[in-house]
Amino acid sequence: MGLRVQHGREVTLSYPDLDLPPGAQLAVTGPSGTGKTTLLHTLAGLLTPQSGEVRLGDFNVTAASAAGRDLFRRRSVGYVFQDFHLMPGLSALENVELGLRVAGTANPRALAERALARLDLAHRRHHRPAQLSTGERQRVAVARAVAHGPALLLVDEPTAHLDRDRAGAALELLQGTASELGATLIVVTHDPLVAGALPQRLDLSAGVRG
Ligand SMILES: Nc1ncnc2c1ncn2[C@@H]1O[C@H](COP(=O)(O)OP(=O)(O)OP(=O)(O)O)[C@@H](O)[C@H]1O
Repeated sequence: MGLRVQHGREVTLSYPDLDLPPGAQLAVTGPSGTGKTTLLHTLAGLLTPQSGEVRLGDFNVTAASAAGRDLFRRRSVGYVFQDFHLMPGLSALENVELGLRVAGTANPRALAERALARLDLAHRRHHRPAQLSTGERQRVAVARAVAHGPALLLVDEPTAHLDRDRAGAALELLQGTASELGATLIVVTHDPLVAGALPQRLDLSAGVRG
């Protein structure tokens, strides 16, 4: 609510108020530089707004301590980066497991196995990112983002590297996985296919500067 985020002295972004019920699916659209990624980072508690607040259920992300925000991110948020951010030296399984270990989640191996199986990657779990196709790497990134059962799934440009068929499949995967988890899904996208398929849209085209 009343969310304003500042990057240094030059850039201030003021977002429209947004109130989503649990399980909502929202596309965030707008030209390059309008503040889409900044919004995702703020929702994830990675950036602190100058004013306004982010809440997830009863939890006030903005008012929480740094440690509280850390815990919130590890427990409640799944983030799929545009370039996936997989560790090149680790297998698919180890990549998914690492996040769970860092978060102190019980049974990280079993949960990582289950997430990869859910995304049809069980047979590729011992491969490293460079041995996987782009679509498979993306599925590993999604598996890592959802393995701990987050309430909020944030995804940056999920179809940027995919052809049309694969883009459709990636979108179905994200929507299906979020529905299964009951998670709220927020997707930043330039892609009309993605924007048109999600039931809600926040269009930042009009600009949020100032
Ligand atoms: N760390 C930073 N320091 C200073 N300015 C920044 C920083 N990060 C982003 N900005 C500026 O904030 C504005 C919004 O950036 P943001 O990355 O959120 O836009 P975007 O809509 O996601 O863009 P794109 O579609 O190109 O990824 C841009 O003008 C950008 O230059």
